[in-house]
Amino acid sequence: MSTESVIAVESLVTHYGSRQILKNVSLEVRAGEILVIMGGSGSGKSTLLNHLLGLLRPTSGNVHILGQDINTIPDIELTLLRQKIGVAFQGGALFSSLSVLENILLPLREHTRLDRMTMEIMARLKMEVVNLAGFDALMPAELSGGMIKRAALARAIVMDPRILFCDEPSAGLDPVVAAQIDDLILDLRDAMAMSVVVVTHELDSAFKIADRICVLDQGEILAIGSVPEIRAHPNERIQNLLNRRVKPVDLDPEEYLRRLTGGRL
Ligand SMILES: Nc1ncnc2c1ncn2[C@@H]1O[C@H](COP(=O)(O)OP(=O)(O)OP(=O)(O)O)[C@@H](O)[C@H]1O
Repeated sequence: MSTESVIAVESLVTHYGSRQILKNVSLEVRAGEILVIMGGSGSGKSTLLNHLLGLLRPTSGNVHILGQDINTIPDIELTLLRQKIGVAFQGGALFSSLSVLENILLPLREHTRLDRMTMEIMARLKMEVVNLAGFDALMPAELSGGMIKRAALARAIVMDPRILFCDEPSAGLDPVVAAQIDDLILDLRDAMAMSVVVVTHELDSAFKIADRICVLDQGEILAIGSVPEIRAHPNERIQNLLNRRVKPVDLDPEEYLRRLTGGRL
C-alpha cells in the first residue's frame, strides 16, 4: 500500500444549527487502502461522508480530495473531480423508472461523449465484475437487496474512479449476501487499484474488509488503526462499541431540560 494520501481531512468542525456535530476531525485516506469509518448510530458517519463528497460546508477545517480543497475549488473543477469519485449510496439510490443497464450507464451519459455502443460495453464490463451479467433489462423493483447493492456498485465504478465511497454497503442484507458484498469490495479494490472509503456500523464487515478503521463516536475520532490495533485498543468507548455495550451519553442537565420542554425553557 502506498503512503500517498488521496483524502486529507484537517481539523473539521461542523454544526447543525448551534449543535456541534463533528469535533475537530482529522484523518487521511491512503492510495489503494480500504478505510472503514465505523461508529454507532448518530456518531456522525453520514455527516463526515457528506463532507468528503463536498455536499456540506464545514464550520471550520478543510477537506482535500486528490489534492484539491473541495470547499474552495471552482465549480468546473469540482465537476471534474467528481468524475474521479464513485459513490454507492445506502439503499442503492437507483432510478426506479430506469433498467439496471440504464442506471449503470447514467454517469457515462452525463460525463462523457462516448457513442452508445462503447458506453454499453463499458457498463456491461462492470456488470460482469459485480456478477450482474445478463440482467440489463431488469427494473430496480425486480432486484433482490444484494442485486441492488451490486448494481449501485457497478454504477459507482463505471467511470473507473480513483476513490470509491460506499455508504452502509451490507446493511439490511442477510449474512451470506452481506459477506458476498464484502468480498466484492475487496475484489474491486484489488482489480481497480482504487482507494475505498466504507461507512458502516457492521462490525463483522469492518473487520473483514478494512486496512484501517476510523472509529467515530459522538462526533470525534476515538482512534484510527489496523484491525488488530482497533480490536486491542484500550479506550473504553471503543471496547463498548466493539462489544455492543450501550453506555448512556453524558447529558448536560440544561440541554436535557431544553429537550423535554421543546426549547421553551
Ligand atoms: N440535517 C440535520 N439537521 C440537524 N441535525 C442533524 C442533521 N443530520 C444529522 N443530524 C444530527 O447529527 C448527528 C450525527 O448524525 P449522522 O447522520 O451523521 O450520524 P450517523 O453516524 O450517520 O448515524 P446513522 O448510523 O444512524 O445513520 C445526529 O445526532 C443527528 O441527529
